[in-house]
Amino acid sequence: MTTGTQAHSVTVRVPGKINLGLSVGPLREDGYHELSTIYHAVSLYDTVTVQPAERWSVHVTGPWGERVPTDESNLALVAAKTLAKRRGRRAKVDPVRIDIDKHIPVAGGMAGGSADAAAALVACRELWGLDHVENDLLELVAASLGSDIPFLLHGGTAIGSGRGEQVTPVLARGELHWVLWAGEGLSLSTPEVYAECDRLREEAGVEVPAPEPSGALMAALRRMDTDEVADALCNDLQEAAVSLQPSLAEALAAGLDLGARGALVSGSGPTVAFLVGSQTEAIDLSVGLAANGPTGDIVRAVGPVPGAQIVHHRSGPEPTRPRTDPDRPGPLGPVVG
Ligand SMILES: C[C@](O)(CO)[C@H](O)COP(=O)(O)OP(=O)(O)OC[C@H]1O[C@@H](n2ccc(N)nc2=O)[C@H](O)[C@@H]1O
Ligand SMILES: Nc1ncnc2c1ncn2[C@@H]1O[C@H](COP(=O)(O)OP(=O)(O)OP(=O)(O)O)[C@@H](O)[C@H]1O
Repeated sequence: MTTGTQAHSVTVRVPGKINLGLSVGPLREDGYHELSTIYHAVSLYDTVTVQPAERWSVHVTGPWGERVPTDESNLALVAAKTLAKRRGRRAKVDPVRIDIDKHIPVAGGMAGGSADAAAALVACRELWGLDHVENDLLELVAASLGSDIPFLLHGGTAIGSGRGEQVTPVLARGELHWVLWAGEGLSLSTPEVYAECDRLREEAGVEVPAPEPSGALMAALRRMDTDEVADALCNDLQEAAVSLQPSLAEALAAGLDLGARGALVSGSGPTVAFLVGSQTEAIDLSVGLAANGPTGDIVRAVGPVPGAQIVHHRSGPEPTRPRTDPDRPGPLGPVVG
């Protein structure tokens, strides 16, 4: 902050993501897979609040709160401490208490932990007045902590390359409507799903080509034609996720039978994303799934939405960055609102 006054608390809202396309290349020597993905941030949000405290801590509430670790492994806490170390010598920072209101499914393939890490970075930069920490450095710190985290700073719809940490926004107009289904008691570990993908490929003896973004999906997004997007949805990890969690096949089929235009496993799963044509179709599908689908949490969402954004300062100074409409995808970096 430029005023020298420190905010007493900063609250950031951060969305979950789905991957509209996920092309997984060969395993690299560093243990990651080269990939090309089209990230899409959707309106299912966690809220992360930071405030100065005597010691570092994290507290989690909300529908998925009980599944989130509150020890040193919490990704929001790891992110805050990493930023504190990278702040530069002159800036003094205090420990923070982090409160997370958790609505993004845990271990669901929607990058919930990554979202909280991105939110903690944006919130702590503001709380500590680290104006000198530019977006580039914030992105570097984000990428060092997880492949999906840089995207959660951007939001919107964007191509991810490298191991997913290199993010380029995609110009897409209009909105897509989604119904998200998180099966009761289901979770998948991301490394295990990648390993299963490798195993299935080896078993099939297929040569793994370099990953590429889907031309059909990019064209469909430019036109924002729901049926075209539905036909172009693709996820190289889906077969592996279904292999580890066979009940996902039933969920995918149930949504399509009940009128979804398209369906895919989100990232490494097991959350399933159903694409529909309107809010009315989303309501119809949610009701149909609740009545006749497999048991799980059902949430309606739209995308694209912006990444981690400051939504509240308590007893803080005037915002230092321009206000923008929080419901529209914004430029890289936090927007004070
Ligand atoms: C499945 C996706 O959500 C799709 O966006 C991401 O690729 C996963 O991203 P993430 O959860 O941020 O993953 P990271 O925390 O960076 O990596 C966790 C583990 O996933 C595997 N991993 C991740 C990213 C990648 N490009 N190749 C991989 O093989 C590796 O085993 C890695 O050790
Ligand atoms: N703040 C957090 N929120 C959720 N999980 C966290 C958090 N911090 C650490 N974790 C741990 O990370 C693991 C993965 O959780 P997460 O919700 O990020 O999975 P995911 O959505 O499948 O990830 P991705 O889509 O990025 O592969 C959880 O099992 C949990 O133990």
